[in-house]
Amino acid sequence: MRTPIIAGNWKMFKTAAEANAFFAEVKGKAEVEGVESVICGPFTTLPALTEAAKGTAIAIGAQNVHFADNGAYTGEISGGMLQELGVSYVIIGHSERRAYFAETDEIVNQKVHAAFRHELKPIVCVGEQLEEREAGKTKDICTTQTTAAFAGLSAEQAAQVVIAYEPIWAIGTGKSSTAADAEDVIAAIREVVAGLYDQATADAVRIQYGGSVKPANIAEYMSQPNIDGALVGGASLEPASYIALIEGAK
Ligand SMILES: O=C(CO)COP(=O)(O)O
Repeated sequence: MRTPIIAGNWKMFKTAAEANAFFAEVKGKAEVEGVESVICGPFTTLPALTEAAKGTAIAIGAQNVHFADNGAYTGEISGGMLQELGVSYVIIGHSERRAYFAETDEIVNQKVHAAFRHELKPIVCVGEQLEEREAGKTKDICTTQTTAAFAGLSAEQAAQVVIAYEPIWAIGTGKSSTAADAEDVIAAIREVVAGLYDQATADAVRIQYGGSVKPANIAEYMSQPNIDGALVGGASLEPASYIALIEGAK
């Protein structure tokens, strides 16, 4: 059975002091048997978060990683730097990074490999824009992005990848995909993984839905057979809301 995974993506919110205050409030509460709880903070919060998370069941993730292990890449952060802090997960290929920082499918794939070199579990984001959805291209887009992201991974590595299906039109808009629509696309993404590897690998991969998930709708998504959790932006920023999301994923 796949363990449900709820990951908060804080995006560019919270200082280290704010992250500490948040963690103190969720500690012991956002830790529910049978649900994996992950907080993905900005880079500057990660030393505080990884320290605070020691001895808890909450895992810490980054929101990006460079594809190279080191080099003349001013302003970038490598996998080894994250590994040293005790970071467990890293979000790769978020639509905001694809849109504003020109991340291509090929770069996403290189970053996935960088994550594995440093024992970081990738949360790979895929998803279509509104025009693509309206043109009936949702599954094609997700197939292309998923296939590219997994290039060169062994089946053993592939099974550890978390995929986040985030329709771009549903991010931060309050317009969420219906649970049935999200299930349909996520089932198709699982088929893609089965085609690339085998059914056992596809059955092991966890696939989240993301896009305007909140405590009020989390249970509906989680009731779908192929939806294994959520990648949550806005609703992960308040301790009470984050705790409610983890509890709602049971
Ligand atoms: O982009 C997202 C998570 O990565 C979703 O953001 P919201 O939950 O704010 O819509």
